Amino acid sequence: MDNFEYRNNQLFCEDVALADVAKEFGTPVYVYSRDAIERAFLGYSQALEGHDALVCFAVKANSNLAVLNVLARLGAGFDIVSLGELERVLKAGGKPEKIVFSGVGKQAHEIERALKVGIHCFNIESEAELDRVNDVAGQCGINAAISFRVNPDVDAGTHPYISTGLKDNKFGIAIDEAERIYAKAAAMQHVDIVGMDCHIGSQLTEIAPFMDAMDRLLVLVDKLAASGIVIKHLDMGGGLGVCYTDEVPPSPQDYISAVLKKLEGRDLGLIFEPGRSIVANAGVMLTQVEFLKCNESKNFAIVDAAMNDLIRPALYSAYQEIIPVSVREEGKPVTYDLVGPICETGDFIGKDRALTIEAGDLLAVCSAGAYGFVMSSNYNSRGRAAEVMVDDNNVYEVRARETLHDIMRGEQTLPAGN
Ligand SMILES: Cc1ncc(COP(=O)(O)O)c(C=O)c1O
Ligand SMILES: N[C@@H](CCCC[NH3+])C(=O)O
Repeated sequence: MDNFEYRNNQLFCEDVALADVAKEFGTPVYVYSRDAIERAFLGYSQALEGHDALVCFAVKANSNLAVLNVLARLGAGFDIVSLGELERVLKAGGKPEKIVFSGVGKQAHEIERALKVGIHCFNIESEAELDRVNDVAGQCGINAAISFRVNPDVDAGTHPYISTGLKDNKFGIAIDEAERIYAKAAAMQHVDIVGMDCHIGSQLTEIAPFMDAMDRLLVLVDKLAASGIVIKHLDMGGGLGVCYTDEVPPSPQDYISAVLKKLEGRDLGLIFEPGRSIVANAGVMLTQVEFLKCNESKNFAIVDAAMNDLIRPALYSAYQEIIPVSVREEGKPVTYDLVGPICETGDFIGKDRALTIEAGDLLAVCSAGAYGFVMSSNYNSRGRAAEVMVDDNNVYEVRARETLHDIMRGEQTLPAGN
């Protein structure tokens, strides 16, 4: 975790005591460190200095407007997958010409808006999508800059749900089909080929799968060049992992220097789409223990955050550290399952955690800055948590907690008649 540390048994984010944050904003609450986000981004951008490169933050990892704004101020580009993400980036001050548009199901109205604001390029994921982009571009009278997401069929060595570069994943076009589809695009009137893209999975802890993917893509780049199709940039996607418990992923610097080494002697621009590695360890989620409930076989700590607030443990059996906000020096640790108030057996935040806690205590769920709040929902008609940002000595609410009023808004009244 970056910028979160204990002082006198109290957990701090920079100079702000997290117990004070919980008091002021309530729980559950997501807390982000501006400085940690900035440093993680600069890890990428500084390693790429002097190269024709764009670091496009994957908005799906954290779409809070303040987070996007902090990154936009540093010159970040953005990787989006929906019209909603596009509008959020623009609202946060992101530059349209630094946006790449990924995703397997782009709709015509989304493509139209992206063309009109002038994004950097579309990462196209199928032949049918190529046809759609070409049609919409023709109707708008604006040529679309395109790149194809090529599926290199490499094993990213990560959780099956977050592995995306294998033959049987829904993403991208098969590498064997790529030459034919590039040739088709080259003959189309309303698209301009600019790049080649891949994204092989998320939470990768080794450089080797990235290098395998790159080798396969570079062979394709050369074949295309021989047939007169020039690729200007290679987009390596996101996927660099972070430390949740004891993983030791490569640093962005090491990863980028390996990529640059492979590109030596080539005139090829680069794009990266990191999400998790920019924000995961820049955030925690605070939750309060409501009750301790012990039966013959298990001890449960029932907390006020649930799977609707943080779904990663329930969805992927993901492990995130859970630590006390104020350390109790007396008392023996007890092993608890930390569960939420939702009516599902799968509603847990952590299992078998040894903690010295009492009802009313505050806990911090670590590494929650990525795929945390963004994957939250209103399941069980629960309002979503607040989000705050720590900036030196100051704490700002960057998204208010959803109230009962928010949850009821937009509801239809009962159907007419009996
Ligand atoms: C196309 C694309 N780019 C970038 C990312 C961001 O990945 P990560 O958060 O692992 O860096 C994803 C998500 O896995 C993705 O699907
Ligand atoms: N949401 C996932 C990662 C998926 C990445 C998006 N392609 C997670 O929490 O780990």
